[in-house]
Amino acid sequence: MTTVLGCIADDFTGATDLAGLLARSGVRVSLRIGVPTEPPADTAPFEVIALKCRTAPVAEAVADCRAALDWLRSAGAERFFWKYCSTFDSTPQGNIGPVAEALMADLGTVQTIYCPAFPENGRSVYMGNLFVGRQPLAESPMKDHPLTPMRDSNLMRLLEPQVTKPVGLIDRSCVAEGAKAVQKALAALQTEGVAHVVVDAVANADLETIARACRDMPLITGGSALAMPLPALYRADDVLSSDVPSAEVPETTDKSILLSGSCSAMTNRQVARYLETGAPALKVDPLSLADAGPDAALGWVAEQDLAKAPLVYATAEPVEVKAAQEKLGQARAGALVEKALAACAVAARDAGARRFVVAGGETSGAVTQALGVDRLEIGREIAPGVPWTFCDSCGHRIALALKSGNFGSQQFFTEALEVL
Ligand SMILES: Nc1ncnc2c1ncn2[C@@H]1O[C@H](COP(=O)(O)OP(=O)(O)O)[C@@H](O)[C@H]1O
Ligand SMILES: O=C(O)[C@@H](O)C(=O)COP(=O)(O)O
Repeated sequence: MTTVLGCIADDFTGATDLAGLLARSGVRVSLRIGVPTEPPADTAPFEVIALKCRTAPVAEAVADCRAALDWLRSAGAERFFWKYCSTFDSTPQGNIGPVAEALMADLGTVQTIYCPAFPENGRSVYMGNLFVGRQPLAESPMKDHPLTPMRDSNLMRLLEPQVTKPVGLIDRSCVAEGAKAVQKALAALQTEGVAHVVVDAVANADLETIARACRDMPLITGGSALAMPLPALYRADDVLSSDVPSAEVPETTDKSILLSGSCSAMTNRQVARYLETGAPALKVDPLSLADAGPDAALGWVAEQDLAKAPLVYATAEPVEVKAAQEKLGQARAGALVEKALAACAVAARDAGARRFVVAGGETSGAVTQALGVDRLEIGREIAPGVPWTFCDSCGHRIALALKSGNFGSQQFFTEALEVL
């Protein structure tokens, strides 16, 4: 089937988030891990390519995204969605802006929009400023993110150093006037040469208006929630047939492993709550991993009764993360943890685990790659933006839940196991 919307996500939890919200419409969504090496086959109307390029060097991120764009174009897509984090995770170098500019150049388009709002998860954009719940982004726990600490809340200021062309804003008062007003404002900004337009949204109704106004743009950029209205709009436009069935959910055994490499405030609470249930758990930390490697953790996993859903976690409070980073450097501390948790995932799979719950975007990328997964089907949502997914790993059918650091309720780990 021809692909209607080709999506590129900058991390793996972001990709499952986007795929899960698109799948709410009942339409089939296919998620590929990395750019497929084979030409498109068995394509879905919504194709999502998950990359691990949020914190990659700019040139590498741009090259990966351009390759993803080429593949999606060869699948027949003419509209594209660049998905980044609802907390706009990036550095002054990128990669949100440089990738958007590269995709715009390849598509021959002169304007795109930026809207990371995800109201169901408390992310809203007002006057170009991003809020996490009631806090401005830079005052939220995102200020202490281990890899992309967000120290400004203003999306225009965050984007400007990342791009070469002018940045503008369509604010909430315009969005409240409806899709035609948004289209008019975009056209006016375009005559002024504004290529990058941040758009305010504080509620799903705003996202619906923006999606309606922008549904035929060659490139839309944003958080997952902005894509949610698109399937219904494409159906109404007759671009998408109305009876595309979603994937069937396979059975898996209850042998499980939980792996947490996210250090977000929410994941810290979720780990604490899971520990209170008395489930078996092991904490790993980058300093011990640097000294002794992952053997102790692998030995622990080998001894576990996987029916009890053991948890291996590196999740720590900001002060502990900072101490490890000061000794090892930010990248090495992160890589040691990611590698160890990925090795635990493989060991657990080889010991019979068929359900994997992973917390953290980078962590999910490392685990999924180590499991040798190349394609995910999307199943039931556990929490907004976190669906169960199903795939093959080394000849076994497995279920994977990839949780964004910030998503899910405090009982997320228990809920995930109950939902399946
Ligand atoms: N105790 C720790 N000290 C330093 N870095 C850590 C620690 N625990 C995890 N990390 C690293 O922090 C990063 C967290 O990023 P990620 O997995 O994307 O989580 P999130 O979804 O919360 O952003 C990963 O690279 C992980 O390996
Ligand atoms: O948009 C979001 O918030 C998520 O989909 C996302 O990108 C998750 O990233 P991490 O918080 O790094 O898991």
